[in-house]
Amino acid sequence: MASATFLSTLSLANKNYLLLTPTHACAKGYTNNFRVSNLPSIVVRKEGSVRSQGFVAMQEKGGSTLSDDSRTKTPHVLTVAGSDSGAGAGIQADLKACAARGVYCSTVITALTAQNTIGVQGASNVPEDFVAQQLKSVLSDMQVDVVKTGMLPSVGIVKTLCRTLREYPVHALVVDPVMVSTSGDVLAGPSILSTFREELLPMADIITPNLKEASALLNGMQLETVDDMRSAARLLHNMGPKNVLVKGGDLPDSLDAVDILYNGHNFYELRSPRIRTRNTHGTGCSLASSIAAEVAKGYPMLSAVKVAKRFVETALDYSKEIVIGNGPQGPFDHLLRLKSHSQDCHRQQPFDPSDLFLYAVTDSRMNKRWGRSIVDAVKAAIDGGATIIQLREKDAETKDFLESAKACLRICRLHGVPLLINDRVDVAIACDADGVHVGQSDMPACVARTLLGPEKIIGVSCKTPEQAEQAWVDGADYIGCGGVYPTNTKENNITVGLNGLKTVCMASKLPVVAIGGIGVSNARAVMEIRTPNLKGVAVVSALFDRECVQTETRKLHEVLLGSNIGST
Ligand SMILES: Cc1ncc(COP(=O)(O)OP(=O)(O)O)c(N)n1
Ligand SMILES: Cc1ncsc1CCOP(=O)(O)O
Ligand SMILES: [Mg+2]
Repeated sequence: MASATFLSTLSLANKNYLLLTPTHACAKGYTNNFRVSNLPSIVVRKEGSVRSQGFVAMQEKGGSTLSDDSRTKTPHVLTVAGSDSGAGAGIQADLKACAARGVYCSTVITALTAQNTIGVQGASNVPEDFVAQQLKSVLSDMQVDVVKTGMLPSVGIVKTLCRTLREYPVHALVVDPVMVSTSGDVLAGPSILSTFREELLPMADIITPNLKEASALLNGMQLETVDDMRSAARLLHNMGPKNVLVKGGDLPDSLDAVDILYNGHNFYELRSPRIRTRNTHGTGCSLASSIAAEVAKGYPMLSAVKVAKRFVETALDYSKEIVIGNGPQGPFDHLLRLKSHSQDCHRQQPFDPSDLFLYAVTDSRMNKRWGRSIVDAVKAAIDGGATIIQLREKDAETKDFLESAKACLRICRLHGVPLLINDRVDVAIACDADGVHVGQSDMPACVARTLLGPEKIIGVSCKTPEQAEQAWVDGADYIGCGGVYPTNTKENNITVGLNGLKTVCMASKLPVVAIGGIGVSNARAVMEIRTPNLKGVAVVSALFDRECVQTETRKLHEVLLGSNIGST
């Protein structure tokens, strides 16, 4: 990484920039780490283009205006690689890895491959001049931080890439010297090796060969031990890249996955338990892309490699059992979302406001008092007709709460009843509950939404029209309004009464459930305020501070059906 000498500051649109000369910034013809000061930096190149990271200021060739863009810079990786029709490796893996790591990824496609989990059935190179055109389109416009290379199938394409990178320097270059696919098919022939050695490797910030690729680059050197990998890393480093990561995934007789990182000064042995899975297709591409993503975010190389390796391992471990394709090497799941859930444990439906009809909210103290577990309480409420369950376990230890939540979730899924967690977004995530309920002093709903994603149900407690409006803005699905009547269940809770409930309902764009002091004696009166978005009642003590939860729930269900409101 380049160390820059402070030259002077330049004021552009009231912002100070640190000026770097080409000599500081363009070691070997392309720029290195711009993060040398808290000031956003500008690198002035001889040709006249001006680039920065953190802020962007571009001077078009031949033009003279500097346009200051003060928006936060989005980390950006450009992958230059081949397409894999099976989407396990290549461009498709790079896109998924970058998405998972939270950076933008643009793509220059060098070849199309007809490929699946069995092998590569065909390949067709993209013409060199069209690779050049794609490179120019992206690099001239899109403020790429890091270029990552994969399948570079011809000498001409390698040379085109090197030439273009000299013309459009980027912050860092990650080279995955792809030569052979996981299925053993050749993706870049031996004729390319000398161009790799002479042109591409000297430009690289890191190269990430596996044992076969390292051996090919070193004229067939035998690599069988960790010591061999160290020797290979040193020899490859002599070819010019700043860092060499020799991946030992194929090392015989090793229980661990061992990689060696060498930066010219130190060796780092990165060890992790080997993950036994058939779903390893695309690990090399994904690792290199993840390294590129972390470097694009500004992390130093050692941290980038460690984080990337851990990410790939986590995804491989998660994907151990997924089944895609019939061949020996399946793809893995970068976004950790594809694991098949059996029918009965995956919620099928999106949120339906009529689920708020009879909303049962548990209470650990009450259940303890009556000598039943949370799971028994939930089961009884569902048997009595509860249409949604909230676990409100204020006194539970986190570990116990999580275990109970998992058990309750199994029951709820069996009956198609959504299960929400009160307050604890972490517990909801950990057990994959259907959503959360948060109050005004809990985690803001917009933050919960970011953590939980678009499908989960989020409810927010509101006592005023302003809070109801905010809940809608924050992406909540419903609001809970109360206490409608005085209650002993929640201390110091202001009672809003039926009038307060009506005011909030009329202002709310979201469906509403009423809560607080509601039971069989007054549920009908609540529903009779007759605002169309009042969908039901949420109840704690009238269900759970009773001897028989099922009976009480059934009685309330009948009252609500009798009121004939809210159930549609
Ligand atoms: C459906 C429903 N409405 C309101 C509340 C109250 O939530 P909050 O204000 O966060 O208070 P606690 O329940 O956390 O004490 C609720 N739980 N459910
Ligand atoms: C959690 C909560 N939020 C407002 S009132 C209340 C308590 C409701 O309990 P109960 O149904 O026993 O009155
Ligand atoms: Mg709360």
